[in-house]
Amino acid sequence: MGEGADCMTIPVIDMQKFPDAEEYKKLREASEIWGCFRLINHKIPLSLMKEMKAVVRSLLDLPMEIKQQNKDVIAGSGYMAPSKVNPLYEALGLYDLGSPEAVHTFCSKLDASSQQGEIITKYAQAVYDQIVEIGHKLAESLGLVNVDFLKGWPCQFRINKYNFKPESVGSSGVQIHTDSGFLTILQDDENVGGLEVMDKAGAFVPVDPCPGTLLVNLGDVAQAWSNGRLCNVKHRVQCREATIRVSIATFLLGPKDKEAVEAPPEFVDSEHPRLYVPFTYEDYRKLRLSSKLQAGEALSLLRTTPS
Ligand SMILES: O=C(O)CCC(=O)C(=O)O
Ligand SMILES: [Fe+2]
Repeated sequence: MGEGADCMTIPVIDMQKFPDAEEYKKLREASEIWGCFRLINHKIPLSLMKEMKAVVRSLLDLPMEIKQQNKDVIAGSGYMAPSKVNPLYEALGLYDLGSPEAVHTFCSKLDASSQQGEIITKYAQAVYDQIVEIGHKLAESLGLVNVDFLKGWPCQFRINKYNFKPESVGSSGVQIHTDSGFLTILQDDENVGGLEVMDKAGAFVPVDPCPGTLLVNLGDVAQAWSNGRLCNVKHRVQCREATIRVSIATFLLGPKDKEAVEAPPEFVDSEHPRLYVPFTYEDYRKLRLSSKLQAGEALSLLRTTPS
């Protein structure tokens, strides 16, 4: 996929161009200005993306009573049925994809075949390696040298299905939000558009399908960890056409257990005082849920000084 492809309105990062200084600069600028970018020449084989998409589609097509066996492991990580707020949307979730037991439980609750389980496991490994690599490159792009900070951070899958009907064209598939964690890799539907990201000026920009590529989003943890340098991109999904849309989101959440999200000393000086009190990812997730602030506003509740 070449850089000039017209499906790319947002920045494009080419994994094969590292360690070029120019690519690091592009990565930093995309992450500061947009908080998202298209990833090309990434490490997930196209055949695996295709196989995973088929598995995901068949799991989301299961009867409701089976999907409901996909229970929460942490708040909001399990099956989400269509709701009042997002009536066209449903999702299954897997926490934590680095745990073979968690993958096994997810598969057995959904009566997945062993072949489907193998595809999920392979995809989980590939997408995990890719997300950690991007996380390291991102830290390097900001001038950090010791970039070992992602070790053991939990990762979550959310597989999304949008039941778009003729009468839903023009309405919302998923309301505006930021992702709560550090980084997200999204395998968006290769045919059906609808995803929109907000630019710096506050305008929604469509992210059109671009087969074979991945989308990377930065979330609230990236904003806090970078002491405000990185942008937690606001995004939503709109229904554009009457057809099923499927996407696969992988979230690298944040430090595990009681470890705090905290800007490293390199990002803090007299001109850039610490913006947020240290917090655990788990507490932040609960705060987002209880405050119902889904578009990054919950971070302002953790400011060191009121903004
Ligand atoms: O379906 C999409 O393209 C976006 C999904 C999303 O934003 C999410 O799962 O957080
Ligand atoms: Fe999202």
